[in-house]
Amino acid sequence: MTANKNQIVSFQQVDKIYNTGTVALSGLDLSINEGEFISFLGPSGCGKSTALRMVAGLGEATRGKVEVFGETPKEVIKNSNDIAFVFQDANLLPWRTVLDNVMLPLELRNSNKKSQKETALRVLEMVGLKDHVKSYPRQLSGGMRMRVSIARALAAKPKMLLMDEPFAALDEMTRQTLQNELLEIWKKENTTILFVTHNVYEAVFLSTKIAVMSARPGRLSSIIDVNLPYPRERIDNQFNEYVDLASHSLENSAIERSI
Ligand SMILES: Nc1ncnc2c1ncn2[C@@H]1O[C@H](COP(=O)(O)OP(=O)(O)OP(=O)(O)O)[C@@H](O)[C@H]1O
Repeated sequence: MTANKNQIVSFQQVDKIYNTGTVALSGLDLSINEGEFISFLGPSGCGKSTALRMVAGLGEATRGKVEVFGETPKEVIKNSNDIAFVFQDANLLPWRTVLDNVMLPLELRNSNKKSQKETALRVLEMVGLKDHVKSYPRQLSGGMRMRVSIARALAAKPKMLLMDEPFAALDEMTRQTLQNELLEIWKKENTTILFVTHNVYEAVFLSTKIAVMSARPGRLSSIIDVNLPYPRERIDNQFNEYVDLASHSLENSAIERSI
């Protein structure tokens, strides 16, 4: 694969076979450019999380290669704060306040206490939680807990944010609010986002590019460039055309697998 100047992630003919024998990914070839918002869209079990986890150095390719910023993901994680991960479950420490949860990764990195607090307050303000810094996770709604989790990921100023179905457990209204907020953060922080979802509408609303994956063994079925300006209208003809395109792509990938 020819290296592109702005390319920051590449999957090069990646197979992933777990030791149970499950083939989670087969021949995945994909490159991701700086500043992109790319969604991995596909049916359950097609290897979306496996692909995302590999970018974070959590699991290695059985064959082929994954590179991040031209290095192995493990090297990147070891040497920098360039990658942050947000999971479906907010994963907060119940005995720490909102502020202390967000400060945790900064404490682990030994920066000084005053600047840790300033940074944590800045990102909490960005996610609309500056009035809740002293609350504990149990006092927050699911949407607020997810905001804390996003703030914690942003605190170390990562170049890349990996998000594995972060809004899947939220109600539709909260999900839409957080989608809008995430797009604002993406623009403001100039970051690259890799986002896993089952939801076609979510993928079209958020992404510059959608990687549609087919069911096991997971492979790339198609790439859709979403050429719609931001902010996007959820109910408009062009939006619906992309929803149809992504839906058909998903259906076709399922049909291909069953033939
Ligand atoms: N640690 C593991 N050991 C063995 N098999 C695994 C492991 N992790 C995932 N798998 C299997 O690999 C396949 C792909 O899983 P993965 O979680 O990557 O898919 P996914 O597309 O993210 O699914 P979902 O949308 O349901 O979260 C599945 O069949 C899963 O059961």
